[in-house]
Amino acid sequence: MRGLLEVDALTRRYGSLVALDRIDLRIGEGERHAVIGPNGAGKTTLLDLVAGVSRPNGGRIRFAGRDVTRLGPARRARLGVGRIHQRPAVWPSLSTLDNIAVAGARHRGGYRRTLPEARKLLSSLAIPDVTAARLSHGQRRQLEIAMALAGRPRLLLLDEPAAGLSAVEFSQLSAVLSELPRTVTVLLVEHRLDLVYALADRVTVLRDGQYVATGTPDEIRASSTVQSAYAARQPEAVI
Ligand SMILES: Nc1ncnc2c1ncn2[C@@H]1O[C@H](COP(=O)(O)OP(=O)(O)OP(=O)(O)O)[C@@H](O)[C@H]1O
Repeated sequence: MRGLLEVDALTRRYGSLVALDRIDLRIGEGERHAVIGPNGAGKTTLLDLVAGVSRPNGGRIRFAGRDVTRLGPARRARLGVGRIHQRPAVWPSLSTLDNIAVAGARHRGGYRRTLPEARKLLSSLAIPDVTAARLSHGQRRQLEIAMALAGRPRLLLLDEPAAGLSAVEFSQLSAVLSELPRTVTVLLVEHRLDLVYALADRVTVLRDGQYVATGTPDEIRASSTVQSAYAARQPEAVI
């Protein structure tokens, strides 16, 4: 299968530690693909490599049919790779609306031009238009997603979006993510498996930098290989 994102034999080492060992991944246009695995599996390392903030020791990354392995993060962002970080990155002194408009303008040029779309994005969220410093952690998370969408990404990388959210914030986030248009392809790293299973079309499991399995949520839930990969490292995790 040719995909929007094609990762071949991707390897990242930190000294003698192999954080990611010859990983292959294919993600089709419009797909929601989750990467799960116990702590230290290499999930964030994979997102860093796809975003271009870290360089691989081996392997290749193709995005939209183009080899981007040697491109930096700004070039990849311009090609359509957007990212949500583990800690929401917003401008605290700007209003919610201006955060979205400025983020859009950075990618597409022209604050005024992006303002109508920023208003539309804001109205789709359950957050007020106030100085961003006054938003809760969960509201900032939603804001960061809107900021990424304002750049019209083709691929959205989500790094543990549910981390640290309250129950209410979690259900708001789930709603926002499930309503993302299929023009945006999603690569999600997440420990909350209820979110993963609700959202993902396919799931890839990593453990200690090694590929374990790829399948639908039902296949992954039923896989004894996946169960034992988790049990060895995170016995409390509910697969
Ligand atoms: N900058 C770094 N320097 C050295 N080792 C690193 C670095 N970044 C990650 N590692 C190591 O690489 C391995 C994979 O880390 P990574 O953060 O990708 O795992 P993860 O699956 O995202 O884990 P978690 O679920 O805990 O966030 C871990 O053993 C980690 O300690």
